[in-house]
Amino acid sequence: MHDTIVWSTPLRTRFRGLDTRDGMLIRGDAGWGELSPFWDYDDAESATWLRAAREAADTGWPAPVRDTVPVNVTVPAVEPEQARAIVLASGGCRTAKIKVAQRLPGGDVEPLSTEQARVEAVRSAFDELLADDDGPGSPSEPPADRTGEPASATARRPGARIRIDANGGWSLDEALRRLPVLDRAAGGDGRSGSTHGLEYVEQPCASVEDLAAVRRAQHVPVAADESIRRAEDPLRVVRLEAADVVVLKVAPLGGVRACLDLAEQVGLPVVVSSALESSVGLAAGVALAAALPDLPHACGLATAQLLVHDVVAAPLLPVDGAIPVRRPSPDPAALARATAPRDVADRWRARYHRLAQVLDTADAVGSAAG
Ligand SMILES: O=C(O)CCC(=O)C1=CC=C[C@@H](O)[C@@H]1C(=O)O
Ligand SMILES: [Mg+2]
Repeated sequence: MHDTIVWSTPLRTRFRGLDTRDGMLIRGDAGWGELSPFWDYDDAESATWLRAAREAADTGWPAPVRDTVPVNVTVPAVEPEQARAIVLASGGCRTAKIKVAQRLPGGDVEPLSTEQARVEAVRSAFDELLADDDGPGSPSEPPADRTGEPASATARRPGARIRIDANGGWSLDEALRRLPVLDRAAGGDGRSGSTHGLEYVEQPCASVEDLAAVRRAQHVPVAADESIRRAEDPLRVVRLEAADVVVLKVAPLGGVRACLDLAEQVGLPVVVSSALESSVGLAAGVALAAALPDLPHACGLATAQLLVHDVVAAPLLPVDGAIPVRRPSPDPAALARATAPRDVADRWRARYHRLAQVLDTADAVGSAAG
């Protein structure tokens, strides 16, 4: 039986339809792990998150091969002024990931003009930041496109990068109509400035077939996220040649070692991204990014910036656009600010016991099958 602590915090900006985030920390012989599947995930899907938390608590992680991890600033679906402010206050990030394809209250996807204004605001923030700056925190290597060459001429120059994430929210037609406009808004087609078109689009459409079609029909590289972490068969993305980049998240994929294995099987460039955890959970993502043999792109691990409270004294935040590789422990004063209301704590304890049962049963069946 592990020691456990439940935490809860408001978010600075609404993200993924959430205004608060909560989760459970579990302690074992190797340190603290985090269990924080979103509440809309059922027990079968959430049990994998417990596997990752147990790896952290009971085993620890493979040794790092680097001591900092370049990261993107995450820009939620906010108004342009706020998008700009988030980039300016990002701790030196020179890559931004912007959420697009948000659902409006009526259920429609936000208009292209709204997405375009958000991208332009981020680009103008980078223009301002990079006016006399040669881009600390840029990934050390330019991203490769599908020919193995840098993705665009701009990737060879120091500068800023803009990627967008649609969370599968566009139809194929919408993706093909919107991408050229958003690529231009990000400085595509050789317009002057600090950014030069989209670095990639993450999960433009829901299905793997549509990702492959987007990739065939236009030049912006495609990254697969949900098609990896929520798929029965993540390798379909590779078989269908549906992505240029894969996004790996430690918790939904069952741990750092599981992700390292998957990265090897996939054989595509990897971006490690968070699941909006506290800094205890983020440390697992940082450990994965630190252990990957190649890390050609900035990672999506700067999301402690989205939390009002964290559970550690010094959250895993970027400095000069990179997060130092370390593993912070929960801190009593920080935990006092991130205390969960009693009903939330009770729900997490009940969920933890259910997930432990699901996982133990699955492991027993697995070992009986040999
Ligand atoms: O990649 C990032 O910049 C931050 C992490 C991030 O975007 C996400 C975290 C948690 C849930 C996801 O909906 C979302 C994503 O889709 O990548
Ligand atoms: Mg994503």
